[in-house]
Amino acid sequence: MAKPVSIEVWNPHGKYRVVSTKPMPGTRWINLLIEQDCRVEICTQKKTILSVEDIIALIGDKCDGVIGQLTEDWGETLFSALSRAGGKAFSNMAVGYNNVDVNAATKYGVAVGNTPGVLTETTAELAASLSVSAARRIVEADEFMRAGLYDGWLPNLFVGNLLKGQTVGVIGAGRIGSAYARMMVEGFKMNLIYYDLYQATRLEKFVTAYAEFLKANGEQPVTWKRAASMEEVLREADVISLHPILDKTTYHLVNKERLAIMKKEAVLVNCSRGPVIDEVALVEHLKQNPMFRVGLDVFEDEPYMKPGLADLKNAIVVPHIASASKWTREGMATLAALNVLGKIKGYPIWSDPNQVEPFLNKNAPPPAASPSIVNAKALGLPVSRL
Ligand SMILES: NC(=O)c1ccc[n+]([C@@H]2O[C@H](COP(=O)([O-])OP(=O)(O)OC[C@H]3O[C@@H](n4cnc5c(N)ncnc54)[C@H](O)[C@@H]3O)[C@@H](O)[C@H]2O)c1
Ligand SMILES: O=C(O)[C@H](O)CO
Repeated sequence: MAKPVSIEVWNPHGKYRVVSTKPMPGTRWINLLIEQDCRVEICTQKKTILSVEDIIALIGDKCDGVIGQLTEDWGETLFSALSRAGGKAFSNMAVGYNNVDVNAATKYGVAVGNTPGVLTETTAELAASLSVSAARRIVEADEFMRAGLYDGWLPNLFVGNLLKGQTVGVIGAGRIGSAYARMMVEGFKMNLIYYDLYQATRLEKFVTAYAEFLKANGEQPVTWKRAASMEEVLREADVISLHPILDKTTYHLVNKERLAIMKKEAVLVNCSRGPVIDEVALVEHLKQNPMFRVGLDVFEDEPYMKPGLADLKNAIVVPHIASASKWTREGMATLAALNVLGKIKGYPIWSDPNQVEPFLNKNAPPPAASPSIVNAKALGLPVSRL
């Protein structure tokens, strides 16, 4: 399309023009921008994924900042267009920013925001849900029931895997991976093995303390181990959940060779980014190993699935909804708006992007800072002392 036809405008006489490429949940983010003299334009075009051309049309001749989505290709073309329009800030409404060329943004002096912290537990909860659903075959059983096939209890009906006492493997034990690990260890009394480039000290301390608690109560204590390689996790774990960022080092991290070393009845969950798994190899592996199960929130060619995946009973597939709780999505919108606002107003950068609660308190004005700007250092932006 030449120009998006459908735009909702708030506070038309505002001094700063901020564009959101999508309607976002809640109204707090809009109000916070309006209170600071922003004219807010929201693209309401009925098109799920906007093209680069669509977004150039939205940016127009004068635009101070844009709130965008992970489905959009924020590279050289868009950052040069934003810079020409006088724009200083862009924020993804997401923690992941593999759709953004941060170097290009930095070259044009544009700050790039993301939304960490507010989605950690929500995303970990979905990974835990997929783990349990796959291990206990919940979706298969639901389909069976609705199809009217249930004609009485049977000893062999939908037998799955018990989680208690098994080993959960986490690849990428950052914010979300660690939250997921805690849920599985504490909730299901699973042992933990994890692989990350960095030591997850707080997670290790948590599992150690929980093991002591169990022991003191006369129960079998859980164990933990930091693996020296990803292969060690794949070989030893019964349930494996992927939580790394997507970059060159994690593209096709799970491939044909690595699938082959996993247990035949393992559960694999992906709530990170689709290309972390070689999905063609996964489809083949699922066909060859009917007791191997997956729970997928993300896909290599999103929104599409690789041929054959949708037909497999040992795959649970959901449409990238891991962060989809009301509180989280409203919080993500707020953080994205405040990232953009902070740069427009010349505020400093919040010192700890993992501690974003002060920005989410609806009963108090947010701190005068941008919650999370990933190229703050490269742009030489000052850090808040608040
Ligand atoms: N499905 C969803 O809706 C959804 C929601 C939120 C986040 N995500 C994805 O999850 C990712 C992680 O989010 P987070 O907040 O936990 O980020 P984070 O930065 O706290 O954690 C990522 C971890 O991955 C580790 N890592 C990086 N490269 C690695 C490698 N090669 N091998 C092993 N570990 C590696 C990092 O050291 C870090 O600990 C995001 O970047 C995003 O892509 C998806
Ligand atoms: O990276 C993210 O934040 C997700 O994929 C959407 O919540």
